[in-house]
Amino acid sequence: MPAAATDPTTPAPLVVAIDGPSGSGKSSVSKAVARELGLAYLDTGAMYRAATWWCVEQGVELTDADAVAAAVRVMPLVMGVDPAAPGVHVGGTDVGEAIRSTAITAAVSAVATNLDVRAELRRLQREAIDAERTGGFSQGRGMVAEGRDITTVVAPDADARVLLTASEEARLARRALEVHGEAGDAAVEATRDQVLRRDQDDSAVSQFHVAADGVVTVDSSALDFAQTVEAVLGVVREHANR
Ligand SMILES: Nc1ncnc2c1ncn2[C@@H]1O[C@H](COP(=O)(O)OP(=O)(O)OP(=O)(O)O)[C@@H](O)[C@H]1O
Ligand SMILES: Nc1ccn([C@H]2C[C@H](O)[C@@H](COP(=O)(O)O)O2)c(=O)n1
Repeated sequence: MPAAATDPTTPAPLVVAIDGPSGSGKSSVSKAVARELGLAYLDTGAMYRAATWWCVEQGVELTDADAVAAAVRVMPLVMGVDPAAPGVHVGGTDVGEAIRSTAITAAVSAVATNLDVRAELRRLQREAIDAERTGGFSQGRGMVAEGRDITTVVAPDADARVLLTASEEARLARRALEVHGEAGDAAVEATRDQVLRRDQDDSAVSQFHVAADGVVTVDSSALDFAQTVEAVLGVVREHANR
């Protein structure tokens, strides 16, 4: 029997992996890239944030590694993957705003450095990527997934892999502007824990400051948002012929 014919006009699914430190622009740039390419979008940081929210909600002590891992294994998490409106729901509750609170931001590294939690979320992340290779929101066009270990651990086989970086100064100023509406000295100082301390804690389990082999670094320190999106699209075009 002849092999089933594949439609030559249908492009193969495209998976784009983007990692980087806090405030480098991963979420905003990844969403724009996904929209431009008609792909689904997965914010894996939001999954770690949702896990933290869930544990707090369940009264689980975050220092109890086994209890945290057990709670995360039964977390009823639903991740939206539409880059125009990527919602996050846990047990039917919309937690999109709650997971960005200062309290969750300050606590999330304790959950993200739990290796059993990482194994469970990695499984869910690979499932989400695979679903977009064959159907899902993108109807098989593929996905942009972003976080700290997507290029190296979750999807080292992605078609294009980018490490999005920016200087500490640029990252602190961006976060200060976002959270406090200005980037003066006091606002920058107030964001230091959210950006630099968190990166230091998260570095214990993931390498996101230096590009692994085959991963292309895009340094956005001197680029505006539109230029950064264009630079990432350039990497995708070059590495995945899109
Ligand atoms: N190239 C850029 N130039 C200026 N501002 C930018 C640029 N890229 C992103 N931003 C802004 O910087 C802020 C942080 O971006 P974003 O939330 O996407 O970073 P992130 O890497 O996902 O951070 P985190 O990991 O902490 O969630 C946002 O306000 C975003 O609009
Ligand atoms: N693949 C990932 C994604 C995120 N994390 C950790 C690191 C952060 O502290 C936290 C929240 O991420 P953010 O929303 O700030 O991007 O989750 C990780 O360890 N691995």
